[in-house]
Amino acid sequence: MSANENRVHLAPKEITVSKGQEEEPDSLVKYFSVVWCKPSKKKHKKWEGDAVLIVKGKSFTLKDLEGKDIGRGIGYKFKELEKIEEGQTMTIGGKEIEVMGIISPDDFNSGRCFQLGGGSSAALRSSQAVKKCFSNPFKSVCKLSSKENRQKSFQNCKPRHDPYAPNSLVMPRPDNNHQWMFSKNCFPVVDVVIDPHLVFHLRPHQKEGIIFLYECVMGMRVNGRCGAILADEMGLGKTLQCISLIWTLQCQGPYGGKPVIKKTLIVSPGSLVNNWRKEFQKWLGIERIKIFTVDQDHKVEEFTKSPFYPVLIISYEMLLRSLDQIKNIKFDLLICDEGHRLKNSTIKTATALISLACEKRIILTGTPVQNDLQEFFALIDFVNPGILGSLPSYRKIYEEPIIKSRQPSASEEEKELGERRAAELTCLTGLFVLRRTQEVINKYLPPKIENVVFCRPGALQVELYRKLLNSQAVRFCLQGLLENSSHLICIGALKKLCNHPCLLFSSVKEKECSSTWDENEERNLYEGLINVFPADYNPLMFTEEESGKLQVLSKLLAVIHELCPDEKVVLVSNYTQTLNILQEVCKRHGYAYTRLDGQTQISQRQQIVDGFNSKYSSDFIFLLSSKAGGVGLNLIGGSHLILYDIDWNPATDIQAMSRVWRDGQKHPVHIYRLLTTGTIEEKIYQRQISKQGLSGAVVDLTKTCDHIQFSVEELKNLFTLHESSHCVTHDLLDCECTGENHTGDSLEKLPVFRNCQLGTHQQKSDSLKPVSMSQLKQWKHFSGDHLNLTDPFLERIRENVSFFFQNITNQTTAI
Ligand SMILES: Nc1ncnc2c1ncn2[C@@H]1O[C@H](COP(=O)(O)OP(=O)(O)OP(=O)(O)O)[C@@H](O)[C@H]1O
Ligand SMILES: [Mg+2]
Repeated sequence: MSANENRVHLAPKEITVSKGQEEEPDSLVKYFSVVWCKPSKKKHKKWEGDAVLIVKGKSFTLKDLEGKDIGRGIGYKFKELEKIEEGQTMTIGGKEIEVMGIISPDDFNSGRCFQLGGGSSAALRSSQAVKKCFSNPFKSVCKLSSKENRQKSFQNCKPRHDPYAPNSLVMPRPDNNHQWMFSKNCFPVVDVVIDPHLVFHLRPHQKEGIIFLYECVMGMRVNGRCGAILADEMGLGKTLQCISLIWTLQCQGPYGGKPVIKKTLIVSPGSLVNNWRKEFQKWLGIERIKIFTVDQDHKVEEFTKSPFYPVLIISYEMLLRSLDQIKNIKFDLLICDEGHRLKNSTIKTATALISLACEKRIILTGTPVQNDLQEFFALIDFVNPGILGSLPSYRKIYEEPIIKSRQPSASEEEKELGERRAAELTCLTGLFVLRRTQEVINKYLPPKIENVVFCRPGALQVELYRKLLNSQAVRFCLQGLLENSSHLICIGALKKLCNHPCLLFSSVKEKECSSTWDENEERNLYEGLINVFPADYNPLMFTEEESGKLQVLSKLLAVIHELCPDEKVVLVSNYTQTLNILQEVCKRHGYAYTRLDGQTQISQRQQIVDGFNSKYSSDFIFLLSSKAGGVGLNLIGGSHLILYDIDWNPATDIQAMSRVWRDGQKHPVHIYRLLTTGTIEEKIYQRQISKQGLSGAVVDLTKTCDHIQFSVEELKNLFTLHESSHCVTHDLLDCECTGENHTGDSLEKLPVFRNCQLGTHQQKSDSLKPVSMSQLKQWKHFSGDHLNLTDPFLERIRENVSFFFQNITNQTTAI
């Protein structure tokens, strides 16, 4: 089975705003692996099992792993079924599901996707079973038992690199206890020294990180435990730290200099498999270490047969398919990149990985891990099985008291108990969890100029917006009269309108032709809307003037192109249809572009990224769907990043922004976040930067708008258009300025707090968090009318902009 075949085959990308093109050919069938449970409002879903979701046109079938139908439905909105992607949760056929991955038609037809004997067996997994595989970490590779062999080795017991050379990076020596436990053959202790070739490039935090990882996997931090979680923020070079560790353990060891590991398994999202290979090459060249990446032409069998490859890199999807072969290989080190996906131990991927008998396990993640106590348990238990006891006892001992102590109604006693338990938990897990924030790397990066740009809506947008707000659907929502999720339809329509009225036009037209139109609540929302559009309106002939943001975008691209002809732009939207419009704008203006979205073949992704990053590339624009595949990408070829739309989840936007401002970036980075003034986009932004948005749960990329509960009061606010304000967000800041180039409050910079379930003692500044309201007040801000900035980019777009916020990081090296 090839990686290519694992993709959903969809129609070629074109502008899909016209009615005809929106329709799904009936013959197209898509398959997804999912987990399901009964619908509940609980934050922590207790998934009841794995299943296969089959989507055909507007209908679906849900099958359990024994192939039995456990749900069916027909007459679904094609749009909803069309955009299903990994990580999405939804309620269909009376079951709540989370999509875990895409299944190829071949895997479905062959029945392979039903294998693995039901992923939910993980729920029954006992930590004890895994514990059994604990053993002397050296047993597999230090088997020298005979006297002669030992003596021979003693003579060669010299460090591989000079530990006394200037700038050498030497790993801590094992203490007596460790020697007693692990050096049964009484080998002499030899210094383990990181290859100077690597040390030359390492940043100070990376050196510390390598020592940390070394101590963890050697069982020097927690007796007999060899797991670690490296949760450094995005872009800190977790890959290089791991490569340094692998290369070191591959060639060296503290006892007699014997290598500690022979084979390493790296599991990563499909889009990053080739990035890993490239990073190995970048830091170690092609000679030192041979890397095997699994793809359609390179199967696991080949790796098994060849003695030359110490490292196997495979995607999570491919791992599931090749699990039987992988299980037969003895791996000494397991690295799970973007490993927060293992936070749910009952899903198939986690079950598969847990079943591997490798005790040196590292999870890499850019997402803070402590925000959710149950997910935290799953990650900790994965790297160091059983260290927190069983799940029920963990719940009783840690989770319940900690959560209770955070309730407003908690008694003093409960508060104290909760805090003590949280401290204990932090102390225990802190030994093998490391997180550093982006601040450690800022000084190596060029300046970052971040702009929040409030764009005036176009006349047609305003008229349509008013009409939508006056619709029966919105009024019913505000009276709490409609179905549970109908507010989401209203929100969706308003967001589309903000991006471009033609998107709304297409939805209305599509609904008119739909057979289920009569029963559809969208009917109430769209009633009379079409009359607001000009009679001969053609969505394919959309104009830039019809959308405030598009007008700003178009001018922004023109000025970047003119003033920085060597620089490139990453243009981000969360919606494929919006990307289609942006792509059309590129075409109209003759800008060379490339595009990566959920439909891009995994095997092509790295090629597209490399092409864009290359200095020889003629691409001016990288069109990126941030939700589908933005995670972990390095897009340092671009130095301007424009977020065309805003997501409820600040983590999605922050993920996207981190793609360009990272190590290797040569130019000052300009970030533009476009918001339509006075509309729902401002409200979403306010939510991101207010307390609600800052709560732990939303830093998780898998959380979507569907997870948010809105009160009627909140909906009222959401469904209000502020036509006379330059910037509602500024109005809310209690700022005394009137928008005339305010340089921000002179207060000392407030610390950014991470709202972490483990309590306040853990809180450090965390740049993964969005700015807060009070921080925003400190940003330079000014209305479009008062602009007297030297910023040539903003100068050019001011005509369509009602307000700006701007913040510059690393100004010392400023432009
Ligand atoms: N010491 C260094 N010197 C120069 N470049 C570096 C260094 N360390 C890492 N890099 C580069 O920085 C970029 C980001 O590194 P990497 O992809 O490992 O980040 P990450 O921590 O995995 O981030 P994410 O969480 O987004 O995946 C890469 O292009 C990498 O080659
Ligand atoms: Mg990474």
